[in-house]
Amino acid sequence: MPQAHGYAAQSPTTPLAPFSFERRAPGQLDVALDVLYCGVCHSDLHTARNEWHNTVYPSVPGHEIVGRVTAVGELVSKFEVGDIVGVGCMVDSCQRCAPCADGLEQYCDNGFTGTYNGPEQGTGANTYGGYSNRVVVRESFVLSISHDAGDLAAVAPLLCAGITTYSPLRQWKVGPGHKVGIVGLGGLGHMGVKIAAAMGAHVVLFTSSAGKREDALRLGAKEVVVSKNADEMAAHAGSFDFILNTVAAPHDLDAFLVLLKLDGTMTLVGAPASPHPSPGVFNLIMKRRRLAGSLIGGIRETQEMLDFCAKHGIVSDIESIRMDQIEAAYERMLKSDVKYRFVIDMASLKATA
Ligand SMILES: NC(=O)c1ccc[n+]([C@@H]2O[C@H](COP(=O)([O-])OP(=O)(O)OC[C@H]3O[C@@H](n4cnc5c(N)ncnc54)[C@H](O)[C@@H]3O)[C@@H](O)[C@H]2O)c1
Ligand SMILES: [Zn+2]
Repeated sequence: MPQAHGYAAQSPTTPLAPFSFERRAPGQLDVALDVLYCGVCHSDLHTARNEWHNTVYPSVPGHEIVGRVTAVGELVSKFEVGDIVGVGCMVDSCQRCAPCADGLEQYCDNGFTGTYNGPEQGTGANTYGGYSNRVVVRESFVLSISHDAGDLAAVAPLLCAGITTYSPLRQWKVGPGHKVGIVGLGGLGHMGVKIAAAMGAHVVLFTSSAGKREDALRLGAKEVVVSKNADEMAAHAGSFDFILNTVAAPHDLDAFLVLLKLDGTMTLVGAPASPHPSPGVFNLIMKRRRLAGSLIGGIRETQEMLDFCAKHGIVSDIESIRMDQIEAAYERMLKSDVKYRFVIDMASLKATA
């Protein structure tokens, strides 16, 4: 079995450290790639530290992967050696259930296989993600990255932060004439601002830190609201068609629900370790408001998002790090000190592992 090298957490409290493991040899339908860049998602941190109480150790996070194909199985038709490709949060699903048939593999009735933390369909085995030098992935879960996609390190975060914001914006048909709120200006939030603006919406960014105002306007927001400022919030009461909430911590949802107009929806994509306080029922029933959730996006829609971003010149605003800087990056992420996505340059792994 071919050896791979990466960084793993061995327990919720041990820092990520060099780890060698085996990857399967590519099967007939598999694509093997060298990881060039891997974005750092807050979900990586939740998982490495077992904040969702489901982590299998050792844990090799990483699901925003851009890589170069090094081998393909004999039945692979879409990719060839040398291609630049992407891998997001999923590496397999049952391909038989109704959601899979609809291209909604993220909602697979039998549970998709995560790029990390498995469980692998059939075997139940753990999977190891993109904080490593190479991955082997079923062809149907590999995305094409076009030549005009832009800086490849900055493309990597599209594979999770991009699709997780694009999918709900599409599902709720955001476009010209819509007033759209994005809550939180982190990795997901900054992609949400860029994508919603490119879709033609009037974008309002909600942030708890006033210092992000200029950045939000530069990224495409038309207005910025400091969510701690009651007067600023009240000025927007009952006015939003749609709000996308990316916040990674429990908070008062009512403060945002009351900003929705009749039939407006707030969709949660942030996945905090503990629940939000339950929202007030009257804030929902008085204007037939909806509170919803959304999980990443299917493979077909992920390809659509990559093509949309290439067409609109959208990539992530990134800060490049070495693999051995990951713990410092996590600590800065917890302090909301990220502009706006850390991306690991995997060339740095050779030097440390
Ligand atoms: N639904 C999905 O499919 C999906 C996909 C990817 C990530 N996520 C989740 O989305 C969340 C955001 O991920 P990210 O990578 O953008 O994280 P991030 O750390 O880059 O951004 C998190 C945002 O939350 C804000 N925030 C954190 N604590 C806060 C608090 N107490 N009050 C107000 N704001 C606060 C930060 O300022 C920042 O804007 C995480 O919980 C992550 O696990 C969900
Ligand atoms: Zn993610």
